[in-house]
Amino acid sequence: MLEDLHNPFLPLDERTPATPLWEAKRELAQAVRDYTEALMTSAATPKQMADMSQWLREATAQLEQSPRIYGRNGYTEAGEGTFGEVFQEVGPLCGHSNPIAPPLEMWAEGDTAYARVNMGWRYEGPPGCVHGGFVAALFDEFLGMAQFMGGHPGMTGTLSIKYRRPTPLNVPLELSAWIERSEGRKTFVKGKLEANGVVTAECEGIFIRPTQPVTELRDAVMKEQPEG
Ligand SMILES: CCCCCCCCCCCCCC(=O)SCCNC(=O)CCNC(=O)[C@H](O)C(C)(C)COP(=O)(O)OP(=O)(O)OC[C@H]1O[C@@H](n2cnc3c(N)ncnc32)[C@H](O)[C@@H]1OP(=O)(O)O
Repeated sequence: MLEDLHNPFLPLDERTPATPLWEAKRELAQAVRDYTEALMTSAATPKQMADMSQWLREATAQLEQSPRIYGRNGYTEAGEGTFGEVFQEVGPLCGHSNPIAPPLEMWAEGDTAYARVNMGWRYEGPPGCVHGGFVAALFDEFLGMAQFMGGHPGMTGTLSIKYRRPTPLNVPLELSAWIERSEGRKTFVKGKLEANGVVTAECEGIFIRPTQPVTELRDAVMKEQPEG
């Protein structure tokens, strides 16, 4: 059951894309990442920027005209991997095929989960430092993965973060997390974020196992939305 859901901690060299679609998407996503990172620091002329906007719009139109698959469930239904394999590709922080993901690289040793990431200029909050919202997002996704080690994963109920020091951009960041305890449907997970050996933030997450299967979440959420 858990394997079907997700194994986020496969060794890095075993984490090959599940299908050729993901292999191609990973490469394209990295190209988009590099492009947006270059855009953040570029002082090209307005004419160069206008030409690039035009060229990008044309590339976007090509993608829009291709066959489309929407969302995590859509990809699994289309045979593009298990729930876990698809999450590994599309996760907004860890997804190799998602250009907004830095991406976060995760692994586990014993009862502790580890991750490494480098946050570039796209994530700047205070000058030279990672935006606090992205620090929270890193913790949410990473602690969300660490709770899988307990075997009863759930949705984030509460995330409490202590921002101890500014987190620098453009340096390797190290995250670690472990399960403190479980109570009924709740899993309590703790984690920390370090830069150059200094703890910059600590987090405690309470994850609550929903009563319905996670694969039914999309339909349940859609039903809750008002008509119109
Ligand atoms: C199988 C599932 C796998 C999921 C995998 C996801 C994979 C992706 C991972 C991605 C990673 C990214 C992750 C994301 O981005 S997850 C996205 C962000 N999170 C959400 O959208 C969650 C939205 N909230 C909900 O869906 C419900 O409120 C949940 C499911 C959380 C609880 O609603 P439910 O109706 O089920 O709860 P209950 O009333 O029966 O209470 C049950 C127990 O829980 C306690 N409690 C309740 N609420 C909270 C709270 N907020 N903090 C602390 N504790 C809370 C409560 O006191 C009670 O305790 P006790 O009295 O028994 O001691």
